[in-house]
Amino acid sequence: MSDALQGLDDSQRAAALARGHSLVLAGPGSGKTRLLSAKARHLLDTESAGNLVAVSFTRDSATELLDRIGSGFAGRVLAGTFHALALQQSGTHRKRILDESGRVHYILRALQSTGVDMPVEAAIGAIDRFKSTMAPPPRDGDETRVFRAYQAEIKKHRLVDFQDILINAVDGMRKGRVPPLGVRWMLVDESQDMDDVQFAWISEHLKAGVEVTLVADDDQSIYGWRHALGYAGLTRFERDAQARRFVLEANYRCDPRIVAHSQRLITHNTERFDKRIKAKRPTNGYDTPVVTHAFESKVAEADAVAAFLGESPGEWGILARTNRRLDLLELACSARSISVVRLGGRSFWDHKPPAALLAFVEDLFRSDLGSGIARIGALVDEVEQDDIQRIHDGEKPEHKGLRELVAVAPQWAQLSPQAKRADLVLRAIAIWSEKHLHKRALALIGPALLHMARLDGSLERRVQFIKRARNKVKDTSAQTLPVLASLHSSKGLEWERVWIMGCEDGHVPHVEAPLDEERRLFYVGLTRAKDQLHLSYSLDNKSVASRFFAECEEA
Ligand SMILES: Nc1ncnc2c1ncn2[C@@H]1O[C@H](COP(=O)(O)OP(=O)(O)OP(=O)(O)O)[C@@H](O)[C@H]1O
Repeated sequence: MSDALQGLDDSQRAAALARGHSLVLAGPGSGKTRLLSAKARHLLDTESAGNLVAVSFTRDSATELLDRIGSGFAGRVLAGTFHALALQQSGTHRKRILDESGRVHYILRALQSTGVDMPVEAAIGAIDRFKSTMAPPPRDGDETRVFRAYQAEIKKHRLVDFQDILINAVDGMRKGRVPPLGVRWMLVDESQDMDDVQFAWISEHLKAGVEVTLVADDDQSIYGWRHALGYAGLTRFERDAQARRFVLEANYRCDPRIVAHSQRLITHNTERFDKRIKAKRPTNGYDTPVVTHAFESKVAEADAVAAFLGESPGEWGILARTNRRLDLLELACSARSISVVRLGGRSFWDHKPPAALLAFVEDLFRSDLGSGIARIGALVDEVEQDDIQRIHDGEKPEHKGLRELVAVAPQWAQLSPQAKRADLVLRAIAIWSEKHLHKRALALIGPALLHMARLDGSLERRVQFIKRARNKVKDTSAQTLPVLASLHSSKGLEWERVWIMGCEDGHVPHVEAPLDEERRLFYVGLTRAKDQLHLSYSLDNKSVASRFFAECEEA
């Protein structure tokens, strides 16, 4: 047996040894990376001719795969994301690729030139949809007009957007203008996430004679909203390529009772490949590997989780459906001086409204009123930019809310240095905010003010305390700190203990999302836990526990 296959179990070995096109269905914790790197090394070891490409969805996983394949195959291994590989293929100069703000700029121009009255988000969504599904836009209609105007505009400036890179490569291969990658083998990771364009790109390589292996877990397909094909794409590949199917059913990560819990849930989905996931590791100490909690309110939930983290340190992943829910936890942890890491590095205080509030309060205790007032003033409902400029210019603004702010802020500034007046100032800011701020801004300013009110000392001390906590949130080098992550961004990660907050029905599953996909998302969350899983929900607004709780109990 080749060295490359050492350490693989029987199913992994069979998949690694297989030749011809194959579809490897691999459950959570089944060792996808181990299989992919072993298969790559085995092919390169046993065949003296031919190059291999490993395709991933993120630059990080491409790099990890390349590292695990290892050196020693000089010039024979290529690894990258679909887009990076297509870029190499078509030779598009990086300078010609539009960044996100450039794209929005040209979409706004297209809206203007066509006179179509449509929110920019809707136009972005329509353009994304036409491009990711490779579906020609309908012959007419507002979306089509905006799409055509946008394409014409960027073409005129000899630009391409991110999606065009891959579309152009597919189009070029179909027309014989762009050569397929010069490889003999293609291994694709996380293939459940491919959209129509990525599928077409793989298909062109199939036609060119490349031997393709897709590794995927249809049960972990959570990007349907980004047009990922999931199960449907995998069945299409299996049929088109006449691929052999392999199933990796061992789970090396989770306590057997967590495996059972998650399996009962996922079998409620019907459009999926049948798999019988088997736990491969022993149970680990905890009497109750799955614990559920109900709390009176979202704030009480965040406080309780923070208290638990304080008393029970260790490797924790705290997950939630939305980042808003994690914001509450970040604040509760900060109030208890518990350091946490926010995955993605974005602290609650980096959002525009809380950042503006901090700047404003800093201005108050420095008695240097100006930019802070303008920043918080910009959050006022129906405010005009000209009015904000008036504040900068030292003139009287026209908006009632801004006039009030400019009038009272100097009085607040006078009180601010006194520690015993700090709560009074915060209360006054809260009353003004409730009266004048935009609803979306208020949703963040409310918890921010509440947090500041719960701290001790002068406003200056409180702001410094918050800033210190915010810096720690970004320090990902400290591995043992609890990690706060959205369910989506937890994919591919694992912790000894996982706590999923906000499991109210309507939030998990989210009312606006397809039920099957929400079930897969929850499944991803459950299967991140090695030893213990905590699930919690709040009872406010007459909420009840997620229907998934019951599904986890019965098959
Ligand atoms: N044959 C094996 N024997 C022992 N341990 C294994 C084997 N294969 C994989 N593992 C271990 O299983 C764990 C899970 O592997 P990995 O993180 O690659 O899972 P995964 O398939 O990517 O899971 P997910 O899709 O849930 O993110 C790792 O710690 C890995 O070392």
